[in-house]
Amino acid sequence: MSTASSPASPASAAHGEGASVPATALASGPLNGRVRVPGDKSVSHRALIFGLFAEGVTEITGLLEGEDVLNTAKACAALGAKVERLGEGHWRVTGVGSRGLSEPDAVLDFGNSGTGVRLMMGAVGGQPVTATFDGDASLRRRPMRRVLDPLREMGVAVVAEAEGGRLPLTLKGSVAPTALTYETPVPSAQVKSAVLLAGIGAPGNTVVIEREATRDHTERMLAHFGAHVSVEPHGPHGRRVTLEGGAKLKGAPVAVPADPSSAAFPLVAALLVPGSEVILTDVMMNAFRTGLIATLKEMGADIETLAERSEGGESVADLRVRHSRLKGVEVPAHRAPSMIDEYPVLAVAAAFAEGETIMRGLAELRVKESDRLAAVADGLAACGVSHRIEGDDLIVTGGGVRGGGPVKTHMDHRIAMAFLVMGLAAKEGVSVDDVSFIATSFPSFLPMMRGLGAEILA
Ligand SMILES: O=C(O)C1=C[C@@H](OP(=O)(O)O)[C@@H](O)[C@H](O)C1
Ligand SMILES: C=C(OP(=O)(O)O)C(=O)O
Repeated sequence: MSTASSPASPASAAHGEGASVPATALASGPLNGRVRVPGDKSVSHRALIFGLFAEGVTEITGLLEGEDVLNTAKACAALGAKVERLGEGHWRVTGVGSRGLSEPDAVLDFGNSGTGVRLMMGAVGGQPVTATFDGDASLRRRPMRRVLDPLREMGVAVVAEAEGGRLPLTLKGSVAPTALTYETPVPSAQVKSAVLLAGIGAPGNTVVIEREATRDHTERMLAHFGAHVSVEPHGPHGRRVTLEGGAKLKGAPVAVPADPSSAAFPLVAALLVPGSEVILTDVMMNAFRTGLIATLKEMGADIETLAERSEGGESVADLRVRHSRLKGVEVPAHRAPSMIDEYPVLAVAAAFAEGETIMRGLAELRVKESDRLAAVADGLAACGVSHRIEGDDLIVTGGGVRGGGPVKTHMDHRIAMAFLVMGLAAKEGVSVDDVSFIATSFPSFLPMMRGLGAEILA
């Protein structure tokens, strides 16, 4: 990979797994300012991977330069793309075309990133190459069978795998992948995307059926790069996606909007800290990503949508957020895919709300960078917040939050950021044991929060 400045090393190596960086967020005065959080992580991974597969040049602006995405960039380079960093967030990928992947000569290390590794397993699975995939201790614990099962049906050979279908594992891609109709057993955009990416090289139609619709960035990007893809509703909350095989992708420009999952942290902080008013610019408002905003508005949040517009094929808006008194609500299970990464920070908002907030259907939180259901519950307990888990539901009883900690973050960026946000509004502040993993998705989190007025000691 040729870069104007050198990218970070893989997350697993960078962290040395044990080099923890503790931090404390103190009860804060009002947060004020106008900020743009970094580019969307889902769109950034996909822009690079589609750039790899496309013929010609894909120019990307606003790319998230977090460790997760940098690891995907390295993998694209190892698979034959020319990947250049032209400036901050400005990258150029010269692709290899649909059948031109090179066999990598080293292990592809995806660090902490489920999206990077699962999407790339699909991409490689549809190509006649063999590659070994690995990641850090957190990623090695996460389930990969959800992707391996459909890929095997498409003709991909799993040459080696760790116990339980986990990383490290080696895949031998299929010379002629079988077109598959697959109903995903779990609501997962990563599984859907892996199957669709493998289906690019298949001769017939690849169909993915979801009972609960998940983020649609892969479908949108397939169309943007010239593939034929159609989407129909399926049942009350689902969708059926059909990709015509044999697509020849053509390089295309991608402008990455600000990540709503990162915006969630300053947004909730502004709601919780008295006197705050913050404007978040260019936030992606894709309907499959806005469950948190809908939920917070039901809780009474003052979130004003300014200047909603379409940019690079996505709806984006500036959001004006003011301190608000929140009340507890019930969040239905079918909303979970549209806010799956936002539950840790929603649980923090719920801790300050009047009454109970009931979050239903959170089984998928157990298989993220950490078991987020357990990590959130333990963090709430460490900060004196009353809560309970009933099956897959989390119920938080709000009130004055004592804070304290130290909260264990378990190699999970979202747990670290959520509890630092809690500390800004809690009586005693909140300490977390490790903020180093925040660099996977939101490397500018600490300076950006400090710029808004937050006091976070690290
Ligand atoms: O496709 C994606 O970009 C993502 C899908 C989600 O994971 P699942 O597919 O496992 O739900 C989400 O948690 C992750 O941060 C990004
Ligand atoms: C779950 C997440 O990411 P990934 O699955 O890509 O590791 C996340 O960013 O919250």
